[in-house]
Amino acid sequence: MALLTVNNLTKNYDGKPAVNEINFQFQPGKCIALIGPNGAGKTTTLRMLSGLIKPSSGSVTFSGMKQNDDIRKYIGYLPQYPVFYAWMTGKEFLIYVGRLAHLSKEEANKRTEMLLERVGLTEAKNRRIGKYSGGMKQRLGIAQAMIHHPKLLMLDEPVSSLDPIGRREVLTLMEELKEDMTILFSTHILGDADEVSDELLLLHEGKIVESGSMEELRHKYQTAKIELRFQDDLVNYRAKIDNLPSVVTCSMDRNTIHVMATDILSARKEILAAASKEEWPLTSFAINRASLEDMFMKAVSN
Ligand SMILES: Nc1ncnc2c1ncn2[C@@H]1O[C@H](COP(=O)(O)OP(=O)(O)OP(=O)(O)O)[C@@H](O)[C@H]1O
Repeated sequence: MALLTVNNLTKNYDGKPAVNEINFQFQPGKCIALIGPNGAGKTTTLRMLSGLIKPSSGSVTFSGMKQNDDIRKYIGYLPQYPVFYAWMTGKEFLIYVGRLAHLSKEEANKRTEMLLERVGLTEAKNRRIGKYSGGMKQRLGIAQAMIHHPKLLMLDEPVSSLDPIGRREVLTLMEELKEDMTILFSTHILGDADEVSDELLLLHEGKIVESGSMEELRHKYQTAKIELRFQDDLVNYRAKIDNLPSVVTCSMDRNTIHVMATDILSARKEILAAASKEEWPLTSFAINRASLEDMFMKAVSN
């Protein structure tokens, strides 16, 4: 049975939908990544699920949830920009949060020690939070979200503001936690989703444009792509390639143009014909397997 079921969930701001009739459900024990570019509606979705904002329409149901139950009982939430009292120690902060969650003094103490251990902060527990690194603060934030034994842990962009060391700390912790927790986290970094999640929900302009297990999606989008390198003037060649009939998407990074096509062989023919006719200064031409990023580009361009 699904742990969480979301039905036609919508949030309008000033008459415009930030999240537009989304539907999904997931099973307990999974780690799900909510992926989307900036402004796709990830934070709005998580805030509705956690009960922080009211949907304009639609519903969120937890398995075992009774009528008029407060959904916050079931969910632990780490916001994108968590706020801590810098003058408190990590331990004091967790006890404080535990008391706010109605734990007895004894329970709050016990749970705090357990969670400090779980997120690897036992040694730093008596240090002021103001002295913690970014990664330590996020780990404390995750402990805070778990204080009341939630069934689902929701993390909004848990690693996007961290340096590489902090990112590694938090991703490793998520890998460990997903062994015994259901986790839903948002990110716009596909590599992070690829690394820790079992399932993806791809959000674009407030709608879910793709979803499924990593395996299913890899299979579905398993396709080849063409990568081209030029001496210079990439923008000009990108525009030309984009106009070829078989080309579906054409993206560009510093020195490479990535081409996805309905039929890779036709695209190869068209590109090479144009390159030969117009004597393009190509330095490399390769056909490779598409990455998760290419899948994303293809899904949002449909
Ligand atoms: N309180 C608000 N009032 C008006 N518009 C809002 C409000 N909150 C969000 N929006 C708009 O809703 C859309 C979705 O925003 P949201 O923050 O959910 O996206 P996001 O995917 O989390 O983006 P980011 O990665 O930048 O955090 C955006 O266009 C945003 O400007």
